[in-house]
Amino acid sequence: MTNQLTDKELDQLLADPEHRDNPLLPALQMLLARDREQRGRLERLLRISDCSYDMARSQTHDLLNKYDRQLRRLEKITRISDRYQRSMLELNEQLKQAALRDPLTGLANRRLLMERLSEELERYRRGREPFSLVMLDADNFKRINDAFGHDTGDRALCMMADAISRQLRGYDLCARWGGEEFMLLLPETGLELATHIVDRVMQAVRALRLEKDEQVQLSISAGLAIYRPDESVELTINRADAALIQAKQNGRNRLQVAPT
Ligand SMILES: Nc1nc2c(ncn2[C@@H]2O[C@H](COP(=O)(O)OP(=O)(O)OP(=O)(O)O)[C@@H](O)[C@H]2O)c(=O)[nH]1
Repeated sequence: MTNQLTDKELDQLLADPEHRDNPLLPALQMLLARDREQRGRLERLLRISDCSYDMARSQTHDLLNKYDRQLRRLEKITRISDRYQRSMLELNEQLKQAALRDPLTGLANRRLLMERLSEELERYRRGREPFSLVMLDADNFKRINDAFGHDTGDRALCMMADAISRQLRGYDLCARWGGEEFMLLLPETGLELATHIVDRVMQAVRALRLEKDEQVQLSISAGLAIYRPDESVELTINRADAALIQAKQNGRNRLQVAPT
């Protein structure tokens, strides 16, 4: 049993005629009234504090929602900007590739070859390892175009580019020098090895078949020059070119080595 009295019980107790003459009655009534007033005040305070707590809570909730929305917006912007940056990088890379590649065959173009040549020259100056340049030119290519059309001629050039590249080592470079001319840069390669590689290349071109049922024999002529100490690369290129002209004059489908 609880020994706490309810308000109603207290009132009944104080109103009981039995206690009417009790000298403490007025003081108790006064205490009770004061207690009730205090409790009323306390309850009002609690209601106010509950109310401001609710307000603060809903404000915090609103702020969190706003913060979430901003965060999501920011994430979206970051994603878009990342995508944009990635596509710019890809575009840049494609442009760089396009600037250094021949669009028909995908081989290096002259510009890339000249860049690699000057790197090779630097390497030569440090290590004195010989390198070789080979000028290649498709034989009687005009006949292919005349007989089968320019598109077939283009296809033949791509097939040759592919066949030549397959015979090279990873660090060699095959570039399209011009129309039906290619240039090979063979780093750290002297005469014997270069001759061997060019033979392989020529054989691979001879093995190509333009159309399944046609007996079109593709071939190339080659001029090989080994870099001479301290000559300009332009001179090495000219020597390879002169050797190529010699190979053509000697009947085509052959390799001519430039005097060292
Ligand atoms: N299809 C095609 N033909 C090309 C391309 N570039 C050059 N040619 C052709 O290659 C032929 C080169 O002819 P020429 O310089 O007379 O040489 P060739 O007929 O190969 O004879 P030789 O070099 O003396 O063996 C020309 O008909 C050009 O039109 C090309 O990108 N595509």
